Amino acid sequence: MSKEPDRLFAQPLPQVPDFAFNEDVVRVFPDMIKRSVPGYPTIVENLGVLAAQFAQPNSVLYDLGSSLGAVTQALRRHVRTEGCRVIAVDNSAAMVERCRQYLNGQDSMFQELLPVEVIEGDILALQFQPASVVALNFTLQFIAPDERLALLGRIRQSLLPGGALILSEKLRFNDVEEHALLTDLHIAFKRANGYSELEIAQKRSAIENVMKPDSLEEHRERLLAAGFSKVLPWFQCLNFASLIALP
Ligand SMILES: Nc1ncnc2c1ncn2[C@@H]1O[C@H](C[S@+](CC[C@H]([NH3+])C(=O)[O-])CC(=O)[O-])[C@@H](O)[C@H]1O
Ligand SMILES: O=C(O)C(=O)Cc1ccccc1
Repeated sequence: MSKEPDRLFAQPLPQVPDFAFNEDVVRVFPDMIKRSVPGYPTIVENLGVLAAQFAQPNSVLYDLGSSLGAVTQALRRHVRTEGCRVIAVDNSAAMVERCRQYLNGQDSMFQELLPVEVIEGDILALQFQPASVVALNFTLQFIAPDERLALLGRIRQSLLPGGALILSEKLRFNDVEEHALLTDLHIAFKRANGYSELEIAQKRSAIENVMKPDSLEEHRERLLAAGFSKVLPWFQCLNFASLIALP
């Protein structure tokens, strides 16, 4: 994957446009997500380990909002269950193009990787096949809030017994002081990763209209309302968490 450093917000912008997963973002995305999301490498690697425990023979593993395919590749490396295949879906043409290049490269370097199909499309319009693992790794937060319950309901309906949804998200906190403290700690994380105050401020303004995090309580209640039977947080680093939801 590209090693280009993220300097997208380093210069003062007269007006900060809404954040979009366009070609500029795609070019710096691996660097951006690693320096912006505390725990991201740990979550991605362990998603493969978790998926291997839930994968059922002859089923689909979905990576929804797959970006450059980091989660897809973790699934393909860790899951050894008979007849499994991965379907990666993203609605950014620029992401999908780079994702296909990356996964083809991995195919030529490693044997025994699960087969994969990369679809350019909206996960809200997807016809789900019977699935044992569904990964929503930092994707639900970009879906319009009033669409989230229905999407989770469709995912729940597609999940086979023994399968799981793995949902990673940035968290909001209902307690005002808790929210302020964790936001400050996240800013300290970004600063420690080399982002300037200007970069942090401009990125914040770019994402505020397009990315709407929920609280852990909201996630839990909505997952139960969508028909999931159990919700288990398995990872949290500052204001970023990952949950396992069981059918
Ligand atoms: N409706 C939609 N349909 C399909 N894709 C969508 C939609 N809305 C947004 N996306 C896509 O969801 C991805 C979210 S990034 C996921 C990181 C990845 N999972 C990773 O583990 O590296 C999260 C982040 O950048 O914080 C982008 O590629 C969007 O194009
Ligand atoms: O950068 C942030 O503040 C985030 O919340 C995470 C993020 C990471 C990559 C793209 C958009 C948001």
